[in-house]
Amino acid sequence: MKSVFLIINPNAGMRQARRFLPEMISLFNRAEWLCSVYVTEKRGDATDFARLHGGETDLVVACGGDGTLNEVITGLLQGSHKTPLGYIPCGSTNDFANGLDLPLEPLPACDSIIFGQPRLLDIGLFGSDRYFSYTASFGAFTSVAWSTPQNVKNVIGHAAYILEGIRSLADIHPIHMKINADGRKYEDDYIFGAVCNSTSLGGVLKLDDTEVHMSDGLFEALLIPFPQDLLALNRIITALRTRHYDDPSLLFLRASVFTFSGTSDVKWTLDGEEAEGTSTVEVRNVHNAVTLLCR
Ligand SMILES: Nc1ncnc2c1ncn2[C@@H]1O[C@H](COP(=O)(O)OP(=O)(O)OP(=O)(O)O)[C@@H](O)[C@H]1O
Repeated sequence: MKSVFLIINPNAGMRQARRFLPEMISLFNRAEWLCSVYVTEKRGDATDFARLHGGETDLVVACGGDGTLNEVITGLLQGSHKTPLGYIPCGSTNDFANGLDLPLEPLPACDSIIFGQPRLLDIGLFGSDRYFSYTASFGAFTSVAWSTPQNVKNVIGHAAYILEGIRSLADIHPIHMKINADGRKYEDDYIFGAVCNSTSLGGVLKLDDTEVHMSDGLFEALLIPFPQDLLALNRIITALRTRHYDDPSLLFLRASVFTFSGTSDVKWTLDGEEAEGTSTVEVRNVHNAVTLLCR
């Protein structure tokens, strides 16, 4: 039998992983996979386990939300393990699974892994050792809503939503940044930025499937410059809402390596989880870093 490590976050989403665990194991067993189960207890456990043991099996399966998947991918890459990855989405938003059209229910997701084909995916390297599978973003909003974005994976839609609530430009503190995108240089005051590798950044705003390829070695980045007046702000909101990312009020870039230089107090989120920024942050596309088994 082939061996699979199931890394399970029992508290993700509606706790489906607990309810479906025996049936999930049974599906793998029937397909001649022997399961070892690792149950996480806290943040960081999935990364540690994948880093230390990800090379000792034929397949590693992450079972949880986007945060758990992010942790498993981080562990595999930190440990330089080439072991194929499977994903059983059990989170509350499951943006990654939506973006790849993976089944959203645990048992069909198992089938998709068992009968799936290897699919190479680009992964984002943030700084020297943090990874993200679909988005790294920052926002300069003073709003409380932005400072607790753990369950908000729709970063661009969320930015538009917050901007709509802004009545005065005094509510926004622009972040002065220099951006280098594969050698192209930009410098401005920005209020939001997101580097993405996904077609699904939530239900409201989506990048076209034709524009985003998850294994093309490139990321898409959307930057919102600081609006000089409320008219400019409205133009930005309209461009976001209508998905006209090439509108002159926005900056839309595509590159494999981005460098963001600014102040170190910029708060970033990676796949919805907080990450500390430094005065210069490099965001790099690690081409074909992960082999995902899926149908
Ligand atoms: N046993 C546990 N109890 C509580 N939190 C855990 C546990 N194991 C891991 N975590 C942490 O919980 C955080 C959230 O988990 P995860 O993202 O998988 O679920 P979610 O937030 O419900 O789903 P989604 O991210 O799709 O909305 C992650 O940062 C993860 O590291």
